[in-house]
Amino acid sequence: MATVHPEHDLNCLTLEELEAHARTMMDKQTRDYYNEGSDSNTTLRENTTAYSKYRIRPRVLRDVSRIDSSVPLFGHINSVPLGVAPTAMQRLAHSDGELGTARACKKAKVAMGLSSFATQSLEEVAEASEGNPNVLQLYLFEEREHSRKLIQRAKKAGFKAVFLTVDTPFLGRRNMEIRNQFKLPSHLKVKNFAEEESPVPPEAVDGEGDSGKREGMRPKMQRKASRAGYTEGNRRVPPSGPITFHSHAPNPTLCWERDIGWLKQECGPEMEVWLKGIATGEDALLAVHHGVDGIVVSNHGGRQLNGAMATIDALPEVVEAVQGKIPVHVDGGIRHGTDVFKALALGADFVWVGRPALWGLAYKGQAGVELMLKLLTDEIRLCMSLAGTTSVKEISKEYLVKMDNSGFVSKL
Ligand SMILES: Cc1cc2nc3c(=O)[nH]c(=O)nc-3n(C[C@H](O)[C@H](O)[C@H](O)COP(=O)(O)O)c2cc1C
Ligand SMILES: CCCCC(=O)C(=O)O
Repeated sequence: MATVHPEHDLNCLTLEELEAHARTMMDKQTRDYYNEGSDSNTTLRENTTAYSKYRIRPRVLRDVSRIDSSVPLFGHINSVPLGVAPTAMQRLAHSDGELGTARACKKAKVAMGLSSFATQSLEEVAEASEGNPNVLQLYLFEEREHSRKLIQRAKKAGFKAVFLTVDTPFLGRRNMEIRNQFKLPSHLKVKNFAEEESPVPPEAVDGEGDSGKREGMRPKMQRKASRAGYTEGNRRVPPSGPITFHSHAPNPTLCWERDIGWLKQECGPEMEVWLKGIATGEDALLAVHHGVDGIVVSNHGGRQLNGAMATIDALPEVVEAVQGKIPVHVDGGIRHGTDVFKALALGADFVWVGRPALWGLAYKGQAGVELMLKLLTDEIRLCMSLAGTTSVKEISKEYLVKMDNSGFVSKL
């Protein structure tokens, strides 16, 4: 007799299957925007494949009948050491959008990062989260006033932290997005800035078209972009007009000395300040020096500097530099519970997944994100028990070996 597993979606038992379903449900523009990396996509691919260099050393006979996979985060208990990373414009995937993600995270007791460029407002998301801890991802704009207002709103809505994205002085080269002439459909809005839109000269109104600070643009695009933060001769022209991710998110002026202190002051004691997009030990040390509350080792899901290290390869030098002074999180390419275990064994305190939540949304809206979180949660807990660990703090590099190209295994 066949065993019945009523709790499973038999059409979707892995994130790989979820990705395949999502592919068939998204229109081409959305699929390409979500799934591509930058340039030739090598960093995008390596973020995932680099995990296979590491293998787990399981320990046995340890009574693993009770597993505690929870970790504290922002004063709450997270059910697993995993959260949903901020990704822009989630209503492109499904009308549930960011509210669907927020409700799924609340149900699963995992933290959610909300992109500044969300299609539902931070207040709406906070309400849907019903006290579940949220993080606001921030692109610090050249026009500070927009950012200041957003920070104040996030504070009022009860966000626990801001993640300042630091890997985007310019947008990475995303060729499919350029070829598709990516445009946010007119029924969707970048909701956090819906009130802020200032009048624009008519020729600058091209929605989310390719009007931004992107290197290697065609001359006509560059002329338009001069209004959007490009340089005219030696003079910088801060972006004006509607706030779109192409025009306002990239900010090449950001720097340690001026901006981190400003941000800490604006966030005050109510919200922690984290940096998202740290990829070296040197910058991790600077982050500690500048007094931030935590860092996320990230290469933006391979969408910024192609050729950068996979995040799991960058993690060890960051962990070593930080020496436990502040928490270190990591994102990029995490698709299995065993990936989460490996990242933790290499010293990460917590991981975030980006695209899998978008695939969940595309598959079944909020229910799809719930499914994605259930698959990963089950995998994390199973991996912990099969490796012989009953709590997250036990996971250490004792449980890992690294294999080189010839298959030689070395302990860490
Ligand atoms: C479609 C898409 C949109 C994203 N939007 C943002 C964003 O608005 N802000 C940000 O800091 N990171 C953004 N990211 C990066 C994610 O926060 C995260 O770093 C990345 O997705 C992790 O890699 P993964 O997708 O392989 O899990 C985006 C990523 C994707 C795929
Ligand atoms: C600066 C771009 C905003 C959205 C984003 O971060 C992404 O598409 O990767």
